[in-house]
Parts: sequence; structure tokens; C-alpha cells
Amino acid sequence: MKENKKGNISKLLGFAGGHKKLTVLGCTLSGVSALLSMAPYILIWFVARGIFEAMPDFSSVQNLVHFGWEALWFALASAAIYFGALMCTHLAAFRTARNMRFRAAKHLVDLPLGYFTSNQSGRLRKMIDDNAGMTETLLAHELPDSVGAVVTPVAAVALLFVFDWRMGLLCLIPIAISIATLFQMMGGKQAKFFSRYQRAVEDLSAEATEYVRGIPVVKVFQQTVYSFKSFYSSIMSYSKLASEYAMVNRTPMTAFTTVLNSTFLLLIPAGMILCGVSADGWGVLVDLVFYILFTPLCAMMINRLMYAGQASMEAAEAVYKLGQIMEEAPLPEPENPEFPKGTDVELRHVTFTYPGAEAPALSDVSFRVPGGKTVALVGPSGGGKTTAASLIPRFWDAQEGEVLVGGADVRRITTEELMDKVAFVFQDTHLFKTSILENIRAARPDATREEALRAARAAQADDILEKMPQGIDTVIGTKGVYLSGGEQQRIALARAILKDAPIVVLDEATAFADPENEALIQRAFETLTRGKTVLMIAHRLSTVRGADRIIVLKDGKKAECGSHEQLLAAGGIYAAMWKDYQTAAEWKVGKEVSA
Ligand SMILES: Nc1ncnc2c1ncn2[C@@H]1O[C@H](COP(=O)(O)OP(=O)(O)OP(=O)(O)O)[C@@H](O)[C@H]1O
Repeated sequence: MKENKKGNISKLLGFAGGHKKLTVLGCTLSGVSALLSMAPYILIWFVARGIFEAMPDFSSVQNLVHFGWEALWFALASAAIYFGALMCTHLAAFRTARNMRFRAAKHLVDLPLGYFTSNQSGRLRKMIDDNAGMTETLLAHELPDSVGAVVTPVAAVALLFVFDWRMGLLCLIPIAISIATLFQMMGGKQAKFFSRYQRAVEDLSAEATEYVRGIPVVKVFQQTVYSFKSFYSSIMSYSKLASEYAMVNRTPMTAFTTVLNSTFLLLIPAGMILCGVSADGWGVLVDLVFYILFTPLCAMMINRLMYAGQASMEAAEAVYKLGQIMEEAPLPEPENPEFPKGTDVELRHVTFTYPGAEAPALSDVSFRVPGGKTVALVGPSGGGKTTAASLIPRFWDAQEGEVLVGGADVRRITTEELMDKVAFVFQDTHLFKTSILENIRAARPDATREEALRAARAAQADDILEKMPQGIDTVIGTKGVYLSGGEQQRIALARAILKDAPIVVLDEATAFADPENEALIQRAFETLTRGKTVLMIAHRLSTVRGADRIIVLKDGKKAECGSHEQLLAAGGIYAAMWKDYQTAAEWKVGKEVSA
């Protein structure tokens, strides 16, 4: 684990790219600054020695002003160099965190959709954003500070022995003990504990996101936080771990702080004794003044070392977590890609089981959507309609059989080519918090404003644009600008229309739309699918009648297949569904008439 974490720090620098040199420069400057910051203490020692040697005739003290200026210049130079060091490391840190976020975000897009189903979005957000942020503190502050923090005590040890080895030794004892305590706090059990603690923070973040998302359910059913068991238990386990962490560190932390600040306890009495017994009592006293002034600097540096240690544990954990995302295998891209010929879509003996599921969601399913035709998938809930449609954009890859687009296996078509050929309109439309124009243009970023407007018109979205304060430039999700479910779906349809792909995979549910919206959406569907190859997941049988072919999926198997008339004549599942549908429609009409 320790080895692993060390590797993680070098992986972190790997993200820095060209800015690695800037990090090295920043750390070197920080070391130089630490060395220079010691000079004023030495100069003060010279001054004190001069005063003691001149006593009682202070007028003979020489170079007092000179030493004063020099001390000031050294202090200023040290501060200026430290400032330069931080500039370098901050620049490198921001760039490194940016690279990490970019690379992780890019990698996420390449992952199969299944990865997102089994990983909560709150956890992923935290893994990418917070973990990258955590490394910023390490690279910007803690790493350069730790160089200074190492340089200072090392130089101090040399100095301490130059002036008076006995007092130097006395100063070293607390420094050595505190460093040993520090290593104890950072190593072995503590490091593992730290990983668990980080994991608890992550769980808490993920569960909090889920909880906030589920607030409507909580409110409607009058539940309290206790009903959201996993959120509650993640709060409790975080709180337990936080207290345990505090308890585990209680003794070493107290020892560290006490010992580090107790140098004077040894130094002053020992200095007095040495003054008394030494032939050069005044000289020893001058040395004592130096040590009294200088040891707090050492304590401060070792404190910095502690913070740097903590930050490096955090950063190592962060890089390790980010590495877990980066190690997830992306959907494999074909080495020798094939190009679809035509726009047929076909599932050939496809069997697919969701990861972790026991039963297959699709078993040996075969059907074909000939170019330019419309095929509707119908059947009872859970029958496998959405799963079958999801295999076409490779949200998942089938374990057995083939999914073909234009005669080529989707696994042998490049993602870019596949996405170019196929437009997908699913029930859960996601609109970004940006302008309607940009939302529509998400399908084709190079489209002109006119083209986007035309697509919006074709998607029957004129009325939406008219009532928006800035028309197509209105930003969705800002104060007072919200779209209804049906309106959102029309904007999503405009997106698909703008894409103008020859194959359309469509989930036509309009369950949440009011009759007016439903009629508009229906018209938008017609525009979108005109002249295209269409695979439609049909939830309402009214839209299915016109399909060239209907496939009934039940329990993951193809149960029936044929035209509306053929299936009615067969008197199977579809015929029963149609009967139910008509009864429901008649009941609705009857109710409206009587009302
Ligand atoms: N992400 C998933 N992980 C595991 N199992 C899943 C997942 N998504 C769907 N399933 C299962 O796969 C089967 C087929 O589901 P699918 O969503 O394809 O059915 P459907 O016919 O589209 O249903 P509906 O009409 O209700 O949308 C179901 O048993 C479902 O529980």
C-alpha cells in the first residue's frame, strides 16, 4: 500500500506534463528561501555577540546598522523568493489539477454506460473534482513547504553544532522525537485508517447527492432522514470514523505538539548551567540567545512538515482514486474499422445479461429494421425493449450474437461513425443549463443559428421560443426559466432533427405530456422520422399501427413479429394488448362524454 502511494505521487507529477519543471523550480526556490530566512537569525547572533563583547561600553559596538540592514535584506529576499516559489507551484498545481479533470472527464465519456449505473454520480463527481482539488493544495503549498521544512532543520543541525554542540544536541532531542511521532502518525495503521476515512467522506457525498435527488419522494411520503437508511448510515459511519480518527491521533498529536514546543524547557536551564560552569560564560549566553530565537523557526518548519505529510497522504489517496477511474476499460475501439453500408439495423441472435444480473435481459433475440422502414418494439414492462435499443449505440455490448448497423457489427464501427449514423431520443431527456440554442446545437456544434432555429420549428418548439424572455438564447434552469416535461422533450427532438442522422432510435413515451404537448410531440416525431430507418420503443399502441413491422418482446425473448393486422389475426400477446388498449380508449371517451 505504501509503495502504491509513493507511486501515486509520481503519477500525480505525471499529470503535470510540462509543468513538472515548474514544480521542481518552485520547490528549489522554496529551499533557497528557507536557507535565506535563517540568515537574519545568524546576523542577530552577531549583533548580540558584539553587544556582549563591548559591554559595558556600547559605543564601541561596530557594524550594528550594517547587520540590521543585512538582516532586513535577507528577510526581504527570502520572502520574495518564497513568493516566486509559490507562484511557480501554484501555476503548476492549477495546470495539473486541470489536466486531471480533463483526462478523467474525457475518459468517462469513453466508458460503457454500465459504469455509470453501478457508480453513483455524486461519488464520481467527488472522485474527479474533489480529488483533483486535493492535489492542488499539495502541489501549490505543501510540497514547496516541505522542501523548506526539510532544508531548515538540516541546516539548523549544522548551525546548532557550529555555535555550541551541547545546546545543539539539546535542541535536537525534541526535534528528533517530534519527527519520529510524525512518522508514526503518518505510517502503517494510520495510513489505512486515513483511506477508510476518505472512503467514508466519499460515501457521505454520494449518499447526500442521492438524498437531495430523492427529496420529492421524501416530501410526498412524509419521510424523514431516518427513512433514507443509506444516507443516515453513511452520516453515522462518517461521524464514527471521524471520532475514531481523532482518538487514534490524540496521543501522538499531543506528544508531537508538546515535545515540539518544549525545547525551551531543556534549553534555558541547560544554557544557564553551561553559562555558570563555562570559562566563557558571556559567549555561552550569546549562543543561548541564538538558540532561543532560532528553535521556534525549527518548530514552525516541522509543523509544516506535518501538514505536508497529511496533504501528501490525501493527495496519494486522491490520485489512487482517480487512477481507479482511469483504469476502467473504455469501450474498445476497432483497430480496422468497418463502415456501415446502408442504414439497415439488425440484431442477430443477441443474448445480453446486465452485469451482476442472474437472468438475461435479452435471450437469442433477432430482428431487422430494413433501411427506410419503421419497426416498433412493444411488449409488457421489463420485456427488454429499452435494453434492445441500448445495444445499438453500444451503451452496452451484447455477450452473444451481433448488433449490425448497415451490415457492420457495431463493435467494428468507430464510435464517431456510429454516432454520426444514429440519432437517439430517449424518455429521459437531459438538457444542459445553457441556452436553448446551445442545447439544440449539442447535436451538431457546427450548425448555424438558422439551422438550429429551423430544427426548433420542425420540432414544434416555436411556442416555447416565443414565450422565453430571450427566445432561443434563453438559458434554461436560470431563475424563472423552466421547461415542462413535454417542452423539454420537444427541445430534445429539435436536437435529434438537427443531427439529421439516417437512423433514428426512439423511445416515444409521452406519458408526462398534456394532450396539447402530446400532439405537438407526435408531429415532431413525424418530422424527425420522415424517410429514416426507425426503431421505435412504443409504449402506446396508437402510434404502433403505422409501423411497417411490430416486434413483441416478452421476458427478454421475441414473442411475436408481424404487421398490426397480422398480429391481430394471430390472436396472441399483441392482440390482447390491443384489446386492452381499445377498452381503455373507449372508457376514456365514455368518461369524457359523461362529464
Ligand atoms: N441497468 C440495469 N441493470 C440490471 N438490470 C436491468 C437494468 N436495466 C434493466 N434491467 C432489467 O432488464 C430487464 C429488461 O428491462 P428493459 O428496461 O429493457 O425493459 P422494457 O421492456 O424497456 O421495460 P419498460 O417498458 O418498463 O421500459 C428487466 O428485467 C430489468 O429489470
